[in-house]
Formats: sequence, structure tokens, C-alpha cells
Amino acid sequence: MMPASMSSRLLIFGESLPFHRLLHVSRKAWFHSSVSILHQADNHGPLTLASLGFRSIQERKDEGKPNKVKLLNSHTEVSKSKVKAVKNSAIKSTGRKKQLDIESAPFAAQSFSELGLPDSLIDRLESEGFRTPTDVQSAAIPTILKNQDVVIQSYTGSGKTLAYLLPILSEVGPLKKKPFDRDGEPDEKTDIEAVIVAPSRELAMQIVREVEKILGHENRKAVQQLVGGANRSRQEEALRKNRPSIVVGTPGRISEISAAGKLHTHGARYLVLDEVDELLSFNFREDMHRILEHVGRRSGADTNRKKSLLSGKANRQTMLVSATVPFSVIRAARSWGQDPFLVQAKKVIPLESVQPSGPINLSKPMSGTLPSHAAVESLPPSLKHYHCVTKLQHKVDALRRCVHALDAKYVIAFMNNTKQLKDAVFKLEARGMSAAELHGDLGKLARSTTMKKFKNGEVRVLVTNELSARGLDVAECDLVVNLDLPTDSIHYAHRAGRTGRLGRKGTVVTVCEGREVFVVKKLQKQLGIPIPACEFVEGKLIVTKDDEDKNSQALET
Ligand SMILES: Nc1ncnc2c1ncn2[C@@H]1O[C@H](COP(=O)(O)OP(=O)(O)OP(=O)(O)O)[C@@H](O)[C@H]1O
Repeated sequence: MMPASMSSRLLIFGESLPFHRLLHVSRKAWFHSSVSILHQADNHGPLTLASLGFRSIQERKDEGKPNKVKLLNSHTEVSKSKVKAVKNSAIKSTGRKKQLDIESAPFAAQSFSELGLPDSLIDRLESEGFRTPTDVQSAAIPTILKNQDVVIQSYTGSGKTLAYLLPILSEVGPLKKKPFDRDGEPDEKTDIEAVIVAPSRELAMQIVREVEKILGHENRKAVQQLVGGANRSRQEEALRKNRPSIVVGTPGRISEISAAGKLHTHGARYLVLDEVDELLSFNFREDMHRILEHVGRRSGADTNRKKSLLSGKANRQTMLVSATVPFSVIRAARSWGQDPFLVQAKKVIPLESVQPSGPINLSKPMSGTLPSHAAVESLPPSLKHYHCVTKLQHKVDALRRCVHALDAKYVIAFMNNTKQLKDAVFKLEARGMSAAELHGDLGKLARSTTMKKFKNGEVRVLVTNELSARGLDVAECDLVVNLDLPTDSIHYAHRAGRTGRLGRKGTVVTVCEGREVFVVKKLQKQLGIPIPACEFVEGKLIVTKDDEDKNSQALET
């Protein structure tokens, strides 16, 4: 669960301060050098929960109290020394610089019931142990419930899946808010109402499990997985028999079944693209085109959208989700959605006010992404990063020593080449460390068996490739090792994000050769994080100074 301190911060001029501390410093009038907090007032200002009709617990508690700190006022001052800097955003708002999400106090929501979800859903959440919404959930749920198209961006493991699932489940399926129609009859829609697309089978199946967990076993037929590698006719039969309201799948299988006329999504109200930046890649282009053209495209579809629909746009609510949001995603959201919002952990702003924070390469329109910027703020702050230099032939040994030094129990090691990956598993096993391979050449059954073994602790080191970099949620994973370098900072971020989930501790170690160190330096810069050099000595991880640091120190002295 997200620690309270993380879920109660305010963003002030791009800087953050825990809500309780803001109150504290303001009360004490502790103003060494002050920061003005101005109430945002223009059209491009952040959408806040208050503006959406929600009030924070704090606001409600403060009602009627004398001398309360009026946060929504135009001039509150806090000590600058108490304001902690937040890293540059991947994308910046072009709205007035002085505006801030001061009303983001409600983002420190203490319970799901504050967010406008139906009781049936809240009961289920509680029985599954979900009591406190994460920041991104507090920001996204009310926004989506107001029928806004959204781009959701927040760091890996911060709970983005429930951020979009809960508002959908409050409108669709057995736990929805209005289970009866206008005539008081049970509203048992038989159409597909939500389509959720993910780039890999594992991720799609993980999302299905999350939906099933919330709906409960008795309602599991309300969701159907449509993933490649599984029996297609069985999936088609389940669609016909169970009439699910939600489908979750991979682009290829969804568009295949849709093209065969066995999946009717024209009346769907919701389209979610999870790991959207990956779904925008060339590999998925044709399938994604079909999905975007069909989902929610029925004229006069039954939606509860309040605003009039622009001609040529679909009758659906579109949600694009990822920890890494390059500007290509912002552009896509603008062209597919209607006045979409960018939802981050502490702010909700209109997408039209978002600009790229660097130059776009206009000669390559499809690659107009800003990898270095898109990856900033995609990593949980709780992660520790190191790199370790070794010879190519000693990399697996370095991995083994790293696992022992950190006493890591659930380790994911990334490699780029399947043959070398198999060799690494062989070497680890030969040295008595339980390891298993996971890659695309394995069948669906073998992949899920391996995942099960990893999750239940039978396998200590999962050696895998980019297949497992996105979305995979193994809460216990305490160490990620890059045995081969990732291709760029976005890939680094998604790999690294397999550990340190939901505020837990996690370590990322990149094992590289001397000639590769410059890449680590580059990653460090692009991600805005330190990745110091380390060695494993006598069963311990020791941070060392690398040559560059030693040189700069020598120059200083
Ligand atoms: N409010 C909550 N309370 C407790 N656990 C939660 C809450 N929300 C989500 N979780 C759990 O946190 C874990 C991470 O969530 P999730 O996979 O949605 O993260 P994510 O932001 O989508 O990560 P990634 O970017 O890597 O895909 C999951 O196991 C999920 O069940």
C-alpha cells in the first residue's frame, strides 16, 4: 500500500510538499523566504477534484473551524526550505506558470468512498484488502467518472490498472452504480461495453485477473480474455455463451476475432490502451487501426457522455495509460479523444495545454517521441540503482554474487538474446541457483507455468527479455538485473519498474562491460537518477567511485 506520506503531497509551482506539512508551516507562519501559492484561474488550469465536485476529508473537517488555513485562497505562504523539488516533468504545461493544483488536497483521499464509486464496488475492494487509493487513483477515478477522455501517466507500480478499471466497473458489469433501467427492470446489457488492450498476453491476463478479483468469482464471466497463443474458437464460444461486458486482450487476437464477425464492439463505451506507447509501435499498427476504427463507432451508441460528440470521433471514452508518455501519445490522444485530460499522480490538466519539452524531429513524424524526457518520473522514488563493471564472460557470475550480496529472493534478470539467456539459466542452475527462462519462443502454457513457479518462490532468478519488461506485477520482486543494456531510457524504466512496486524497496543493478559505461552515464542523465558504480566484495555490495568520478575528484584537489 502507498505510504500516507506519498499520497498526501501537494504540487506547488512544480514542487511538492506533504499536505500536513503545508498546514503546519502555514500555521506557524514560518516564512524565511516565501513561495506564493496562487489560485489557478484560467481555462487551462488543472482540473481538480474540487472542481469535479469532490471535497477532501481535510476540507470537510476544516469547515466552520476558526483560523483554518484557507488553501483555496489566492495567497498562502510556505517556507521555501520546506518545499521539496520534483524532477522535471516529461511534458510541461503551457498554461500560466503560476497556477498550481492547490486543490489537490483531495488527492490525499483516505478511502475509495470519497471518489464517487458505488458501495457494491467499495465492499468488494475492502474484502480484497484495497482500502486506500493511490495518488493516481485519487486523481483518475473522479475524472473518468465525469466521462473525460484521459491519458494516465504515473510511475511503474503506482496502481494505474485500478485507476482505470474502477470507474469502468462502476458503470459496467454486475457491480455497476445503476443496476436497473428506467423502468425499474434489471439492466442486463448483453453488449460488450469495455475493450481493454494490452501489448502482451501476460499483461492482458494479469488485467483479467485484476478484474476478476474485484468482481468476485461468481461474476467472473463478465470479463473475457482474448489473447493470442490460446485457443481462438474457445474464446469465440465464450463470447457467444457468456456475453461478457468487458473484453481484455492483445491487439492481434482482438482484431482477428472482430474481423471474423465474432466480436461486436461498436456499442462499447470504453476503450483502454494499456502501455499505450508500446501499442503505438509499428508492430501493432494494423491491428490497432482496426480496433480504433471499430470500438464505440456505432452511430447513436448508448453512451452517457454529456457533451455533444464531434463528427468523425467515436462514441466512446478513450483512456491511454503508461508510465512513459512520449509526445506521440499526447498527439494520438488529441486526435482520438474529445478534449482529453492528462492525469498524473498529483495533477489533472487539459491535454491541449501540454507541449513537448524538447524539439520534435519533424523529419520522422512517427518517431516524434522524446525518450529521454518521456522516461523521467516513470520510476518509483523508492528504487536504488547501481551499475557494476565486469568482463562479458563474468556477467552471470556477477549476477550470482549480486543476488547473494543483496540476499534477493525474487530476481528478474533481463537479457536481449534468447540463446544467451538460455546459457545464463544453465550456468546459474549449474551453480546451485534456481533459475528459469521466460521469452516469446515458449508456448503460453510454459510461460504461465514459469511465472507461477517464480511467484511462489520455486524459481529465484527469472531470466527473461523485453517480453517481461512492461506491466508484469510481482509484488515481491526485490531485484532487477540488466545483464544486457536496455535499448534506451524508456526500456530501462519499464525493466527497472518490475521491482519497488507500490512503494516497496527495490534495487536495480546494471551489469556492463567497461566500454558500455558511457551508456549507463547517458541513462543516468536522461532519467535524472544516480546510478553509481558498485562491486561485490565478501558478500556485500560496495559502492565504488568509477574512473570518471575519480578523475573529476583528482581535478578538484
Ligand atoms: N489502492 C491500492 N491498495 C493496495 N494495493 C493496490 C492498490 N492499487 C493497486 N494495488 C496493487 O499494486 C500493484 C501494482 O499496481 P499496477 O500493476 O496497477 O501498477 P501500474 O502503475 O500499472 O504499474 P506498471 O506501470 O508497471 O504497469 C498491483 O499488485 C495492485 O493490485
